Amino acid sequence: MGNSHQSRFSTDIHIPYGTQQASQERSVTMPATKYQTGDTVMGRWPGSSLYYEVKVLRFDTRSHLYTVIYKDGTELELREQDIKTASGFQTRSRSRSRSRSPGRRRSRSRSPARTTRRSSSRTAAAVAAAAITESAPSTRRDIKLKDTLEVRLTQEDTKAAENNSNNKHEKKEENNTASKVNESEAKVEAEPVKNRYNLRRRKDDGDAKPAESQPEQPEDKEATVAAAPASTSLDFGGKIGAYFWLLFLPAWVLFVILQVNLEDPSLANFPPQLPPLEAFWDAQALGFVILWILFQALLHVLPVGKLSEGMPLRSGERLKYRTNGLFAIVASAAAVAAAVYQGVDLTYIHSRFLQLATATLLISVLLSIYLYTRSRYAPSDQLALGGNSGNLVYDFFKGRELNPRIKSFDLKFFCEMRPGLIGWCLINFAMALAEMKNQGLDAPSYAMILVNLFQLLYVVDGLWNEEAILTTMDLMHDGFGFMLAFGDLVWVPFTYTLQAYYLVGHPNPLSLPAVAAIVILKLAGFYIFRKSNSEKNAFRRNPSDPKLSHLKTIPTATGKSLLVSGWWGVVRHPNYLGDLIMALAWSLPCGFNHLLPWYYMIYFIILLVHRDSRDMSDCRRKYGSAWDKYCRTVPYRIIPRVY
Ligand SMILES: NC(=O)C1=CN([C@@H]2O[C@H](COP(=O)(O)OP(=O)(O)OC[C@H]3O[C@@H](n4cnc5c(N)ncnc54)[C@H](OP(=O)(O)O)[C@@H]3O)[C@@H](O)[C@H]2O)C=CC1
Ligand SMILES: CC(C)CCC[C@@H](C)[C@H]1CC=C2C3=C(CC[C@@]21C)[C@@]1(C)CC[C@H](O)C(C)(C)[C@@H]1CC3
Repeated sequence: MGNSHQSRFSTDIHIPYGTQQASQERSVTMPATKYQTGDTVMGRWPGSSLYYEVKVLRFDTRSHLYTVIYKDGTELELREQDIKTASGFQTRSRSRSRSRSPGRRRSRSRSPARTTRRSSSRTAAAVAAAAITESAPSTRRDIKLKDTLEVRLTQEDTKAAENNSNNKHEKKEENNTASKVNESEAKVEAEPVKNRYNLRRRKDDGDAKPAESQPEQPEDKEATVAAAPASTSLDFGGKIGAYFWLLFLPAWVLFVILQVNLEDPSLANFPPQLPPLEAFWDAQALGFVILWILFQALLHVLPVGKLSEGMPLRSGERLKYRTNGLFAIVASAAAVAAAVYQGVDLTYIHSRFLQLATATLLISVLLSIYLYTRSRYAPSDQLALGGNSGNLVYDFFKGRELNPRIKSFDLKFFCEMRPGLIGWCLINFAMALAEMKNQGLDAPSYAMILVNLFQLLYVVDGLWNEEAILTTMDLMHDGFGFMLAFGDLVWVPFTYTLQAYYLVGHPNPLSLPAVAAIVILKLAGFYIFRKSNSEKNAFRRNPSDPKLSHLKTIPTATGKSLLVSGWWGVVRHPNYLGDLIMALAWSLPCGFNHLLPWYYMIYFIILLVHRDSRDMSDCRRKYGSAWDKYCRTVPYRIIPRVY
């Protein structure tokens, strides 16, 4: 048992050889410290108030962290205050029921600080190590570990739990249905402590999934770039893939823009005739792009709207984000309306599309260079797990720093949610004007109206629910490098607008029944997309949300749980399903004469299938057997009974 848990756990935790060595070198001799190598003490389990028996392996004089080993073999780095001598503890209960009966899992105490944990599929340490309780003076309060053990919290713990999770446990108690076993998040929330833990992979570990040898959690804050965790499992085709994507993606954008301009943009006309090089460049276009980005940045920093908290980082810290996206798009619409009123001809965007795209590409490359350069100086605990392979090209592409910020200005959040996303709507609107101008219409065609409204709804919804982006893969896990900088600034506004661009030169009259059918499809997709995203976001933000109390969950080793009913019990990515249905509704108005307006649909299937598999590996690494269990319970990824 210990072994299987050990490997499950270790998948999350990897330390490159060099770093291990450095760490060992730094700690050969044990200075005058409170605990000595070989001491058996009680170590707090990350994100919880539970203490387990651990052995001290070494002390790092630089980080002042003790490396300890739990009984199941998990190694962690703990601060001195998270270690206690065994004498202050007493075992309250070591018996663990093997029964999976929900009734037996139910905890009985009514204490607000009480929490529960499922006895099976528990963390490596939770299972293998004996859970011990600390006997302490009167201020301590009982906490019950689901029919297994009972732990007493220190005064400090109790305060944290009260401050942070208030009545959550109580609520949970009331809602504790047969399937409800998701208490552990509350414990995580109960501990907003900075920089406390540093998970490490066991050196001799066999990996549950050797093909995906895993990135490690970062070293201490003072660690230099050289000591940063190395990414060994590379996606996007690895290093060679990175070269390919760096060249292919910009070329593809320019290619489709050239194609959509053709009267017959069919694959038969490949390759398109290349215009002279100077046709790509227009300094004025660059000026407009810079103005647009600065304008969006200004709107973003205005003290309007909510300050939302991101998900806890590995350090425990939660960053703040100004989520005023809705304000930004309304203000942008007002500014554009004022400009049009002043006589600005927005069809310029259509006629200078190629030049605008080239200028934005240049900006995204410069931004990526800046991001890569600054990431070299970033503390290693601020690097993403995955963009730190040591290969310049790969890391430049994938992005190294997780949340690059200039003061409180978060570059990744800003780029993902503002200039490109709002620019997408501006471009679509300009295309509607261009269509009217080119085709001599008094009003845009039905097809153009549908494409405009559908995509506007998508963007406005994204901005309305801006906080939800903080629980997506990009914000939580991906580094900010060329892929996202280019994706956000160039790819989104210049390829997601192709349907509208296509309709400017390729009219596709629609009957009213066709319009109605497409609208219904779009609304169905939107409903699935919104409901599922909101469900996950609400759950991640407050696992004890009474509105979610009917949902079944699976606890995981990290303290987070996984939803296994509701939308997330239908397929593993219900939000992708809704998004794909919407994508279909965006392409249908353009008809079937050419493949080009279907480009988004095709690209999106590839993107989401790849994202799903990336996410699967990440989640498997994070959640181990709990994830496997989720996959068994919810066997389909995106389309029920199909995929
Ligand atoms: N239009 C476009 O170009 C694109 C749109 N999108 C859309 O953006 C949205 C966000 O997508 P994306 O970030 O890829 O992925 P998700 O929003 O689906 O986020 C995936 C994360 O959700 C958590 N999770 C997974 N399963 C569960 C579960 N059962 N219970 C609770 N949490 C779970 C995991 O994170 P953890 O457990 O760490 O919290 C996982 O890493 C989607 O709607 C997608 O369609 C995405 C890409 C491109
Ligand atoms: C260049 C590469 C081939 C691909 C780059 C991918 C990016 C373009 C996308 C990755 C995730 C995205 C999301 C949105 C836009 C596209 C990118 C940046 C999103 C902001 C669109 C609006 C939605 O409502 C959303 C859910 C907020 C989306 C989040 C993910």
